[in-house]
Amino acid sequence: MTVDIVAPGWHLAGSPVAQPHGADEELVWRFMQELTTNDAEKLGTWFSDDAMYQNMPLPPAHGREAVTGMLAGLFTVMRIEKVETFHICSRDGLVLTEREDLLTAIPTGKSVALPILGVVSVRDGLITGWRDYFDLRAFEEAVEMSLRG
Ligand SMILES: O[C@@H]1CCC[C@H]1O
Repeated sequence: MTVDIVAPGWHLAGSPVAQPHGADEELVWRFMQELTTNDAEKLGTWFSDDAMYQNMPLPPAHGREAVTGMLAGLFTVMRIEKVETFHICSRDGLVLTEREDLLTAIPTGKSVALPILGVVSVRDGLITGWRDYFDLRAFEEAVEMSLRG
């Protein structure tokens, strides 16, 4: 069965919030596309030295090295196949993304289009914080793999 991202009924396709506006949103929009490189070292360069990253159902990473390491760890068990950012908006450097990430678990080969609310803080062209909110149980049941060890 092929899994893909399908635009949800609540997608405001023609709305200004469906496209990035301003440098911070442009940066986050491009970063979300860059995720599909699954290249932790390359993605790590987008972060400030003092950055944090957390998939909210799991522990956080603090500092660019730890963020890069967390991404590298994720990419040993999953591939980010596609990212669709349906809505993006921001104020004062805090960017909200309403997305679906198409994720494949490497051990099982199972994929899921996971709805995610991503909160990204940007300062001087670098990401200082990235927090993704999603249903971990929905992910684990769909791909038949636990992220909790
Ligand atoms: O797509 C990324 C990796 C796992 C969930 C989200 O943060």
